[in-house]
Amino acid sequence: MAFITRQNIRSLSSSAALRAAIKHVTVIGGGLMGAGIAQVAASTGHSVVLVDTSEDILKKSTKGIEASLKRVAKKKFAEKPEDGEAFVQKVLKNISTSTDAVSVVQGTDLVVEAIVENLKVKQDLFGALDKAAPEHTIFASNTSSLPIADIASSTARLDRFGGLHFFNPVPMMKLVEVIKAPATSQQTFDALLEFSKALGKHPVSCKDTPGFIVNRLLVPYMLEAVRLHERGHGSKEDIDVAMKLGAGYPMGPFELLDYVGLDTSKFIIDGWHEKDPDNPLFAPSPLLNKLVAEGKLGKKTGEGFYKHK
Ligand SMILES: C[C@H](O)CC(=O)SCCNC(=O)CCNC(=O)[C@H](O)C(C)(C)COP(=O)(O)OP(=O)(O)OC[C@H]1O[C@@H](n2cnc3c(N)ncnc32)[C@H](O)[C@@H]1OP(=O)(O)O
Ligand SMILES: NC(=O)c1ccc[n+]([C@@H]2O[C@H](COP(=O)([O-])OP(=O)(O)OC[C@H]3O[C@@H](n4cnc5c(N)ncnc54)[C@H](O)[C@@H]3O)[C@@H](O)[C@H]2O)c1
Repeated sequence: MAFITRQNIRSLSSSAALRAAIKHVTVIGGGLMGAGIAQVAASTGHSVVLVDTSEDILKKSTKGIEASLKRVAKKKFAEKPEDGEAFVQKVLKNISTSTDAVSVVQGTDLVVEAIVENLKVKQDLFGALDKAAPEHTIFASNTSSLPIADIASSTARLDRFGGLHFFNPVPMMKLVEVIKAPATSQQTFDALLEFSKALGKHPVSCKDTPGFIVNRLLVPYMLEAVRLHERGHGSKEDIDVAMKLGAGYPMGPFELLDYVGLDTSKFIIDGWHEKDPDNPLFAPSPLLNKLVAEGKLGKKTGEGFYKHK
């Protein structure tokens, strides 16, 4: 924020100026997605603070980021491993951690929220941050399924609020869905597009509709696979192999559900079912519900549809 003050930020009209403004990024939620978003933002020269509810969680997030960076470096610097190690250390230096979101956002240009998929929890968080963040700060949610307008409604910055939907694993997946809610200003939307490009991602523009583009197609597909299995029409292994070898998907639907997290998948489908109970594509799945009730949330807990090492 070298040359942009709070006073003159309102007069900024070009997206180039807004692009220059996003230097400091606060990522809230250090789980699967938040850690990945922090990693990619730090790798592309942004100053990042990663926030979660406890130091223990943040330690785990940082360890995960380091491991992922090492995988990236191993390929990127295959010929010169010492440059790879320097890259890892340089990126890690761009990331600090905190358990105090309210004080961190006082000096940030962009907040990317990646906490649990629950409307009330997200609204409470953004409501508190809105009072602390500077006027120019843009808020974005990485929600998989909730309307951006509903999340933004707990703030007084509807024009500076949009969606930035990343894909798991963030360091590998090139797409970012950039969501323009009805009140999102064109300037904010452009700044989010530019930020996505600055991360080396390919942005697509989305309306604020359930599941945006990818999840509106992907989540019903994954749930249809579970229903097919529940009806006894295929083993999960055969369904996974069929979709990989017959449709060219990198993971089968059960592998992908475990990868995404069964809790997150259940939050998505339950929310849509509540809003549109007659839509068979959004019907809950007894098997998914059972696994979540047992704490089998997928890869992140070591077991979901499959056991993971
Ligand atoms: C629900 C939400 O709202 C939306 C979503 O996110 S939906 C989910 C979207 N994501 C997908 O569909 C993912 C589908 N799966 C894939 O694309 C691929 O399986 C995959 C990229 C995850 C992994 O690739 P794959 O070849 O199957 O496995 P793997 O051999 O482990 O990985 C290949 C390389 O990818 C890289 N890689 C994978 N995960 C990585 C990570 N987290 N960090 C860094 N590098 C990684 C590594 O370079 C790895 O090589 P390495 O083994 O030498 O380290
Ligand atoms: N898992 C995916 O594949 C995926 C992909 C795209 C988007 N998303 C979305 O991203 C968000 C996060 O998903 P995830 O898979 O990373 O979840 P996760 O369970 O891996 O991580 C969520 C993290 O948020 C933290 N948290 C919860 N409440 C918090 C608060 N008030 N303040 C700070 N931290 C808090 C938790 O401690 C946890 O570490 C959800 O909205 C989800 O729908 C998930």
